[in-house]
Amino acid sequence: MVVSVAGAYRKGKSFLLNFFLRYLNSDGKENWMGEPNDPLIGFQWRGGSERLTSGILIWSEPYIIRNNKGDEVCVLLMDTQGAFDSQSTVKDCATVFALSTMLSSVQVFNITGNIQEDDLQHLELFTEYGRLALQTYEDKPFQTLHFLVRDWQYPYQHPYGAKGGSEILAKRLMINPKQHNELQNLRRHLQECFKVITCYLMPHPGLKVATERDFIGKLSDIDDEFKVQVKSFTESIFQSEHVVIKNINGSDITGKELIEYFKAYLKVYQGSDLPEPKSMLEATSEANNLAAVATAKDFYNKEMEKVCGGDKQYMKMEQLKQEHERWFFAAIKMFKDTRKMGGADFCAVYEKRLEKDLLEMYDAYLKNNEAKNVASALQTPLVLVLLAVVVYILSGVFGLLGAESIVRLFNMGLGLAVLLLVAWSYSRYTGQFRVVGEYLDAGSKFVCEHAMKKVPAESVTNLAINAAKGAMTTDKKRN
Ligand SMILES: Nc1nc2c(ncn2[C@@H]2O[C@H](COP(=O)(O)OP(=O)(O)OP(=O)(O)O)[C@@H](O)[C@H]2O)c(=O)[nH]1
Ligand SMILES: [Mg+2]
Repeated sequence: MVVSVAGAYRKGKSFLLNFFLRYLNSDGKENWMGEPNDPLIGFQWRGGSERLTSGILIWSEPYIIRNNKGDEVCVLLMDTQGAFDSQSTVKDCATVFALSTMLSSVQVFNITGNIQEDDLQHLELFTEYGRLALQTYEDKPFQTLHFLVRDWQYPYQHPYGAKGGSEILAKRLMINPKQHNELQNLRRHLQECFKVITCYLMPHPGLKVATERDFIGKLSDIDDEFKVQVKSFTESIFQSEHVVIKNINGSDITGKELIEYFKAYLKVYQGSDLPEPKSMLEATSEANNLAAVATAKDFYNKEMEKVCGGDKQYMKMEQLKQEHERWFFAAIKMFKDTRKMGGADFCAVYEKRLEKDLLEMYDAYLKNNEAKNVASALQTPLVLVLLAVVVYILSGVFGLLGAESIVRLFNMGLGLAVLLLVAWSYSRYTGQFRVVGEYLDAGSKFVCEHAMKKVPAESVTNLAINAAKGAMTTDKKRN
């Protein structure tokens, strides 16, 4: 059984755990609360406004108690770093809370004053972060959750202790169809995460506890009502019927296994697979900005579709560029004009992302437009046919001149050109051997772009005549 106490910083978590320690150390003595002047020792605690506990601490001594079946159960106590101090990020707080919830069988959620909606929202965020790290889990991944409400001020409405606690809990977790969906979902989420949820209302411990610098935890300085309730709460946690053995995926866990789970869970949180929990403002700003980016992209897309969508004719590249610029700047303006949270710097990141996305879309439109160009679609067969015609003419010319070897060479070239044309057509119309088609397209594009432009027509003719002369002399010599 692992009992953890978690919640906001400076709210008496470590202080409470030391009463648990006293109880467990007392060997079942009736008067386990101790002498009136004994200082409270164990987990480090102190007054003041600055945070104390950091990380997750497990008391070095395990205790043995019995459950209602009479089995011996080992108890471990876990103290945790308080949430919401000025040094911890949302991720730090969520990780500590999630880890302690995943590793404990009894989680005491220590809150002050009342069960407020923001307490529930934080609990939801933190437990969801825990649930996310568990790859497989049963329907309810966590075991017992106790809301421990400190400094309860309304005992005339709901009495201190478990009874008042269950009354207030029923009110706070009640789901009714008139509630907003958000509130209903939160409550459902919590019910789905924990097998048992209870609440305990604790009185204020008295001004000496809360405000005196020299308070060292003496019982004589603590209000009687608080002592009564701490005693009853502690005893109820370890009462044999309430002993909860740590269970993961249906099996009870031993101390040794717990360490292995601890290591495995830590690894999950050290990895980069989990999303980063964010503050409410950050998450909302991100959602605002993402929505504005999506709307602006949608707008650009719709306008460009009207101009050069799939069912539109090929248009001149220059004109397409002009249309792109027009709608690109309109989309950016639309993004800028949308009201968003997060401030200028935050929004600038999303504006950059929008610009990048729009340019990628433009690139796709360019390619699509290019594909509609008949000339470019027929470029490869035209080049190949031209090649075949040129080779055919040259072979005829060389035939007249009697240069048989050159003619043979050109005939082979002619055969090759026809073969390539057949291969290209086959690949284009059947969709098979697409690599062949792509290579031929790239080759003909290269020829069109470079060879045709750079090599002047006369030099090609001269080259052909010189080659013919050379071939004739070799043929004559051979004859
Ligand atoms: N008002 C009030 N103060 C309490 C209660 N219990 C303990 N304290 C006082 O709260 C102060 C902080 O106690 P800690 O146990 O160190 O608090 P913590 O929650 O562990 O704090 P961190 O480790 O910093 O997160 C001490 O001065 C306690 O005397 C309580 O029920 N109500
Ligand atoms: Mg502490």
